[in-house]
Amino acid sequence: MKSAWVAFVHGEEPIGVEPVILRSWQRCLNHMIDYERIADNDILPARLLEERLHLEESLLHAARPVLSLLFNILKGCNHALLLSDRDGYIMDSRGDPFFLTKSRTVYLTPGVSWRETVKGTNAIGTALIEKTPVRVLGAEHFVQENHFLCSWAAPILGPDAGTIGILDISAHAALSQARFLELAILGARMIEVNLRLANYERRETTPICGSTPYFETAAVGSPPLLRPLPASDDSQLLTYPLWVGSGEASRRILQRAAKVAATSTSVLLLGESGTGKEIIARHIHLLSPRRDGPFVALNCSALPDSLVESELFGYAEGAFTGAKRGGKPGKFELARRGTIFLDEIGDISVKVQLALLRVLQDKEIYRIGSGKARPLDVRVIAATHRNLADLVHQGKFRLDLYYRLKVITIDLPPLRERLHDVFDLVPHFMAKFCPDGKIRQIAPEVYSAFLAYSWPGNVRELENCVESMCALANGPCLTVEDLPPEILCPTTDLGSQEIKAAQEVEPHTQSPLSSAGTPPAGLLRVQTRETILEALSRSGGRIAPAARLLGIGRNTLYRKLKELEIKLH
Ligand SMILES: Nc1ncnc2c1ncn2[C@@H]1O[C@H](COP(=O)(O)OP(=O)(O)OP(=O)(O)O)[C@@H](O)[C@H]1O
Repeated sequence: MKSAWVAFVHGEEPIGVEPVILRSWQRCLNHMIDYERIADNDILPARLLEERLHLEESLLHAARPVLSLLFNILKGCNHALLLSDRDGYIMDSRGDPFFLTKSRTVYLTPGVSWRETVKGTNAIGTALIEKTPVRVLGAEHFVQENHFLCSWAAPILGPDAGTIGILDISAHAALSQARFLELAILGARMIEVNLRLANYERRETTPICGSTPYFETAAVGSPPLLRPLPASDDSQLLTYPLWVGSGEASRRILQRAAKVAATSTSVLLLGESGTGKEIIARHIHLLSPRRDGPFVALNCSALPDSLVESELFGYAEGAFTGAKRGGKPGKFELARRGTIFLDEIGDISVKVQLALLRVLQDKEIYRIGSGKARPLDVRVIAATHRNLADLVHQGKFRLDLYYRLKVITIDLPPLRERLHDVFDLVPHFMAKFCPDGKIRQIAPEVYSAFLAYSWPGNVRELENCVESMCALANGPCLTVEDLPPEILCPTTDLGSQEIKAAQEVEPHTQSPLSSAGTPPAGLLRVQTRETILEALSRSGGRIAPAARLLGIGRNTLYRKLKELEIKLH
């Protein structure tokens, strides 16, 4: 990178530079920033800094517990944690004394602005301009005196989606840690959650009631963010919750759902129980041209086979003993001009599969016992938690129906693979289950436990968990004491594999303990040892629960115990 930087400042073509960095270097050239050192830092006089701190009190209030949490996690990593306001002025800084001293030489200190026009390419200033998380490593800094730094920064978004601050982790360039960016993003999200909770508290926002959705995910294509639902007279919008979640996986799901909605094709939703398949089905319906028609759902596994057929297709008068006079329309007819959602489609019998295939192929419905064809005017969305391809392989599901249903599939990953969404879902459910706003805060350790848990029941389990915590909480803050025992201290090994898998998919969910590729030294070693001992004491010396609390796999924990010479009694 150094050679690319040298080439660029000497007017030559740099090679191998990230586009985001190159754009920033170009801006620095345009602003005629001296690439060797900053002669004129923008330093606020004490009085003005005080005024700004006062102005940003709510941001600081929301950020402090998060900074403390991150500080504890990063202790010993020779780092600084910085919070800047929307103008790039550093408002708070904390970190390891050695690194803080070093960073003072380039004014990485409170009251100094790190906006790009003053300091050149740097994580805070560049994240402010690019409005996205940014990593700036060593010689990627435009100004040479900053080349000893590695920085990772994430914008903190306010309720109107504007950037209201930046959370930055800086460290010595020798220590390049890929997952610090993930940590900065998570920290920023936690601050946003705290700000939202503080908003509830102040009652500045619309009251929350029952199942009324308070948040919705932003329109497809806009950044990872939540905003209050606009007032709507659409009664369907008000009767069930919309998709909440702004992580990368959620963004992809919503994007795909939006594309699919514009077509009339069948859709197959795949995902474990509780991942939100029905919510997405409703979402597609509401975005589709059929939104004014009905949304009719049928859980195919909840009914005996004989009833599924009559539920789906209806029956004619006299079709069987006990049939109603005048017959009865089936779900397909009831869903006319709308959408039919067939949940647990993998559970229907081969006989019903054949009938369904005919309906989809011929686009006509025959009520049981009737020869009269009725035109099909329905969009079909099917869902299953089963592996349909396997069922086809075993001869339990028709291949032709499988192909007809899976024209477009949407995969809903389990919650443990999209833990970002926990930061959106928890406040959403708190608002739902504590509409009077009496419970307003969540201890950071609760989030740590949530992130370390495998959520076999997915969002449904998280929803139930928050509901029970809200019901049993003793004060205005949800704490680890309110956690159900299976989350605080899981007693079985169930899920440890899943956590491992989740960590592989989303490295940010790994505890820093698992990130150290080499045996930690000095302070980090002491800190790591203490953290592990604490986890073991909380788990009563049991390995699997301790590993889960730490967010690492059991094998990693065994390795750490050996490395750190911790003996189990
Ligand atoms: N992204 C989400 N945002 C808000 N609530 C959600 C989300 N995903 C799931 N839920 C909630 O979790 C519960 C389960 O969701 P849903 O019924 O859609 O899941 P499912 O995958 O269809 O489950 P199953 O396969 O067991 O029927 C519901 O109460 C729903 O409101």
